[in-house]
Amino acid sequence: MKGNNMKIYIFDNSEALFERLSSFYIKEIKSNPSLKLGLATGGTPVPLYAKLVADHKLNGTSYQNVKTFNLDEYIGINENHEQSYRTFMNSNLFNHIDIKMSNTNIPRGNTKDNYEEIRIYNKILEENVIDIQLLGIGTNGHIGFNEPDSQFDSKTRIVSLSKETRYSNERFFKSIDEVPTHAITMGIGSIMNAKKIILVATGNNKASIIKKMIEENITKNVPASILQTHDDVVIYLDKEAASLLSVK
Ligand SMILES: N[C@@H]1[C@@H](O)[C@H](O)[C@@H](COP(=O)(O)O)O[C@@H]1O
Repeated sequence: MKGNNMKIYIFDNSEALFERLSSFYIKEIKSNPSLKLGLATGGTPVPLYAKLVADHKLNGTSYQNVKTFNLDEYIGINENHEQSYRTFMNSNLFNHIDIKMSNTNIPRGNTKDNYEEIRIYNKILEENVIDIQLLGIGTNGHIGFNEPDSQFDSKTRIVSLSKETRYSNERFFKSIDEVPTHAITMGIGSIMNAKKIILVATGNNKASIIKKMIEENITKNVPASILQTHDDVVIYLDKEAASLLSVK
């Protein structure tokens, strides 16, 4: 089996998965109050953020000195658009905890000069080593918005979104025509710089790409397959997402 470096946790259901994952995050934040967190959007991490918010309200776990770095943002929509990743992060997490907004970093997709924004985000990532990078995975194996064929040493850049990605994200918009065609994304090289990487996948529709990522060859066709070479990767799966793996 490939993926020898990967630790793989399989849970009976997503509730158990997010209970364990949120406990892990809460423990890490308490033991290092200046933690640098790489964060992700998409449907998958929503229950994690909800549990972190609930814990903050109940137990006061503090994010005063935590810094966050998001993977990506759509190009061409305003920060306050209801489907921007800035809006997503504010409404799912940042608005409900005591983090300083100035400590939250998300590339901006609506500046006048995208190349300047790329330069700024790459500089931020050069100056900050991410302690724990959270990832979801696209059904085509993308991480962040690094679509198939992305270079494994890529940095922040503007990418075109594949048809598959745009159709998969159509559920968040009124129609396919409203789904942006481009995004700004942290590159795979920067993702791989994180000290620890946690990838989460839930549901049957992720089963086939999870098998490819873990058990098949490393290939640019499956960007997430490069995670096989990182020395601290933990994969959290529910039973459905793990259902095609040969080792249970
Ligand atoms: N750019 C994001 C990714 O960071 C995310 O991991 C992926 C899966 O999304 P979901 O969790 O909704 O399946 O697609 C989005 O397009």
